[in-house]
Amino acid sequence: MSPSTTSPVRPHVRGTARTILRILPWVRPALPRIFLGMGAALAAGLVSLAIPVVLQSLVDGPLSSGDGGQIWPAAVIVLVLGALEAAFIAARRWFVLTPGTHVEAAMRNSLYAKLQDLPVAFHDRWQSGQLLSRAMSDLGLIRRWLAFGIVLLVVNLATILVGFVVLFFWSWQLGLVFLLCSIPLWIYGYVFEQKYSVVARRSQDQQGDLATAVEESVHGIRVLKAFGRGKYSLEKFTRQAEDLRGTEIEKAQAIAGIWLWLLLVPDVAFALCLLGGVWLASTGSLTVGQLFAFFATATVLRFPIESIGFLLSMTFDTRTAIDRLFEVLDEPNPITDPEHPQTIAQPSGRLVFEGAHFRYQDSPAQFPDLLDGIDLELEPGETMALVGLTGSGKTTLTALATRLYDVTGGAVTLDGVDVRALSREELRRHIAMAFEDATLFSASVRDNVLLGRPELADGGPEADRVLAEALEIAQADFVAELPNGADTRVGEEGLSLSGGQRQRLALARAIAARPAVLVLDDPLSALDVDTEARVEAGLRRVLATTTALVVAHRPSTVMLADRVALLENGRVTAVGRHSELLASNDHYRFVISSFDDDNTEIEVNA
Ligand SMILES: Nc1ncnc2c1ncn2[C@@H]1O[C@H](COP(=O)(O)OP(=O)(O)OP(=O)(O)O)[C@@H](O)[C@H]1O
Repeated sequence: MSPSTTSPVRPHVRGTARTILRILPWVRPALPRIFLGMGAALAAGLVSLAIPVVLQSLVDGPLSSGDGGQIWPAAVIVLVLGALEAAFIAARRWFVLTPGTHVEAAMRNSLYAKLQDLPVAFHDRWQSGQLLSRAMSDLGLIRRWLAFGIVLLVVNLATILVGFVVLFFWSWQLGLVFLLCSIPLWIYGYVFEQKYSVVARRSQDQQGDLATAVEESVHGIRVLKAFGRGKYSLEKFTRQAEDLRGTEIEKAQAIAGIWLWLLLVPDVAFALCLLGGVWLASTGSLTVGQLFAFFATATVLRFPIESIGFLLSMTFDTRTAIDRLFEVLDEPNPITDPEHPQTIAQPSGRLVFEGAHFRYQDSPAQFPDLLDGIDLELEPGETMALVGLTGSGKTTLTALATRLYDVTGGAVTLDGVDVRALSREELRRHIAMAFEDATLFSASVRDNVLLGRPELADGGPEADRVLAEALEIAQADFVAELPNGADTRVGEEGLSLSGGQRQRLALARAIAARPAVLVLDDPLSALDVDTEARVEAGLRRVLATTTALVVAHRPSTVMLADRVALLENGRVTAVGRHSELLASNDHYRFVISSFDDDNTEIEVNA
């Protein structure tokens, strides 16, 4: 499912309680404190219900008999009860303060781990803002609900229940009036649940869309500015924000609706009970003290009754947040480790595509497979350039080697072992990739380059040696000029570096991983001709001992290779030396002629 507002809202297959129970594994460690918090809140509620009992005895006793001596003990009891109630409320707050944060942190870690584990195909489909809003605002909702929503909901419902029993105890006739008056409330509560859940879901999805819009515009700020599209982007954002505002208003109206009933019902009930109570007191079936206690109890119940609307809406928001979270957590991962992974102790780097097929999930049924039976063998230490027209599937083919995507037919093997038979961790140790779009993390140059060598994370002479060697081969000499050399933090995604600098660091990262197979997806595209020539000279040294599959968009990259494979209509239609293919293959000549301007020179040199 593409989780944007354009997608249909998922029907709520589970009830609210069953949905909420799904977070039990994370909540379990926090349950003792939550229950203690509930206990304290319940005790506070019961104490507040006990105060009218003392008041009744005060009114019917010393106040009507005029025995002033008994007033003080009763006043002290009320004072003690009041203090006790305050202490229980403080205890509730203290108990429930931390469990929500623990649960939120644990769930966020699980979500992050799941996002890391899910394949690239999942991330292709999901907007980043939708994932961001799940990781931040949805989890925040769950924390707040655990901190006081659930506690107050349970306790206030219990207080209301006990309160009704007490009301009946003081006067069953007035209690009955109160109960009958509340019936519309229960009906409205049911209608509210149906309506509110839909709007809450829409609102949370729209928040995700909005987060995506912010993320995209921040990410693409240069393009937007360069093309003067800031105004257009703002208008689009404003429209989305307006949609969200509309939904929030709908939500507020739904809450206002139930709030109206929650305020109206006690008022009407109070008025009817006052009339009935005065009449009952005048006929002598009720003492003034009992009438007083009845109203004191009803007043105690006002807050729990009024709070139910807010607590219910919060509960339904939380249910929606949990639904949204589990849409990610339930996502099956087709690219997993085998149950009993094989290992390759000393990989020689023989990479073979055996009748490999691949099609993207959203590819229309009438289209043939993008990769329609790829047969290609890379011998240990060989450098193979992959050449084809734009969109022919070169990047996709390279992604199959490290299982960023799995073949939909055939196999890819490393040293004769199907890559699916290895653990992903081992596979990605043996095969390293550098992409044209070089992503760097917000960390030091050193950490970025040594990303594939966790054993060197603690530093030391070996780490320094590997780092220096990789930077040297990738011609990343600019690192020495950075304010703190290799310890300089590169900005968010390395934006503070130029495209060519980022590419060289990404290349250094792949080299430092010391893999048996290097997969390079046009890793030199952002370099100027001089730097490219120097990087190529360095790469030749590495490539002499490493198997490499290099996607080439430039003749100079092709020149690095021992052999070239031509990708055409989903198949490798020719494999050979650059000069042989130039001489013998029309399509190869056509592809090469579509390369950059400098190809004529290279052709001549070749
Ligand atoms: N994540 C994806 N989901 C669906 N289709 C995709 C996805 N990635 C690529 N494609 C499609 O697959 C085809 C091959 O894309 P790919 O990037 O592998 O080609 P390429 O040969 O590397 O192109 P280029 O030379 O322009 O980099 C394209 O038609 C592209 O639209």
